[in-house]
Amino acid sequence: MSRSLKQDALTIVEESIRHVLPDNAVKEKLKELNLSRVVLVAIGKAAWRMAKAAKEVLKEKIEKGIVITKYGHSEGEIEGLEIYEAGHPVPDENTIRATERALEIVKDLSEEDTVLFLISGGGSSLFEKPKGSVTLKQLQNITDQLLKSGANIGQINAVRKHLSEVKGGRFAQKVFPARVVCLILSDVLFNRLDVIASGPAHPDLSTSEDALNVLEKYNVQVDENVLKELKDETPKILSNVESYIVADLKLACEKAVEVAERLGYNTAILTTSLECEAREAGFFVGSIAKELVLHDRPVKRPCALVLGGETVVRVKGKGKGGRNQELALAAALKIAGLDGVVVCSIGTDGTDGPTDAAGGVVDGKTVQRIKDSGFDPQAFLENNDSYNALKISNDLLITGPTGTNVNDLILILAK
Ligand SMILES: Nc1ncnc2c1ncn2[C@@H]1O[C@H](COP(=O)(O)OP(=O)(O)O)[C@@H](O)[C@H]1O
Ligand SMILES: O=C(O)[C@@H](CO)OP(=O)(O)O
Ligand SMILES: [Mg+2]
Repeated sequence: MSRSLKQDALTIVEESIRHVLPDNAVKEKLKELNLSRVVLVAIGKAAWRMAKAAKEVLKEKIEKGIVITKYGHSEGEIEGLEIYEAGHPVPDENTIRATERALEIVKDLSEEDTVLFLISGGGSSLFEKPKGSVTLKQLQNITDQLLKSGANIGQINAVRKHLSEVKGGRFAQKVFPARVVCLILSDVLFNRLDVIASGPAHPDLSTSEDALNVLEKYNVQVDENVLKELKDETPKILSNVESYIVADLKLACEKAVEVAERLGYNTAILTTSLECEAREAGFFVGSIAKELVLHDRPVKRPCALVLGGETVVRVKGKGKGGRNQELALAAALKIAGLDGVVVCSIGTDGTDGPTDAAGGVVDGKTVQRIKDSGFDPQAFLENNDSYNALKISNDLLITGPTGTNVNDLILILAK
């Protein structure tokens, strides 16, 4: 039986995500580094897998450690390590409790000690101690406003770094004179080390002025005490840190091409830095899909075009969704009525927005399936309700937490 485009899209996605699981890369790097007297701190959505891999290599060289990950992302006990789950994408009480514990664990270290810092996306929300007079409630409110504002992660984290005791390099300052070795799974475009998880162990390239400009540009309302705390500048020089990227979006896109070629597709990577409003990206991706079907270009069919990035959504509606689901729904509107084409958009961490979906896989009949159920697909898009639209058309992509997190992967398959 010939495989369907949708099946091929799922195969490409599955093998690409497996390829960027952090386990092997963490093990390889640790065998090279030969660390001892290690205190392990793992934060982010991939923290559990990265810590498990580190424990398998370092064994008793890890004297103590802590893992702080998103609810539902821990896969059980790891000998000698304390496991915490906390709130994401908005920090909660468990974030604060786990971070306090992490700061206790790394207290009073000497220059003989090494903090092995395993960092993955999600760390900004999962690892947090609000600065000075800033309360958790204030931080939750500011995070929620920023996430819905359409600001990109660099802008969001410029603010979060300046409201935190442990971000923007301040964690590395706290553990000095111990050495900090960071292994990082990048979920930020261009692998900006000061942005990933808000750069807890990296000199901050953003300034207080940048943070204040973000609040103004996106009309984020904050209290007087928060404005005051924002004015304290983050560290710009650190002497006790070395960082290594263990996997990123580029690696995932290159693997997607390799798998697609094995399946018999002509391929091209269109970008690994897609950064714009999700629906606009969807319309653009949809227009490329149309060009493939109507004019057999820019690549001869059967073809698989790969895009990587992180779009944004200015959430104005009352619906449910995520940037990948919104991109897929917008693309579906463009390719309605076409045969032989599929668009897939997935968050590689397995969760897209505050939903249980990882993204969506749409085709030329998606719009018709929504209309046949008596609904207007455009209205779902206007209400930021892509989850419910794709649920009706049976085009949701549900994977559960994947154990990795390297931004979003988009495929256009046509034959
Ligand atoms: N109803 C919605 N429709 C589309 N996107 C949404 C919706 N609600 C929230 N979002 C987007 O989801 C983002 C958070 O989703 P998440 O997948 O957790 O991001 P990340 O993977 O970067 O942590 C927010 O930045 C917000 O823009
Ligand atoms: O924690 C963070 O700051 C971001 C980027 O690393 O991750 P996520 O977008 O997954 O919350
Ligand atoms: Mg993100």
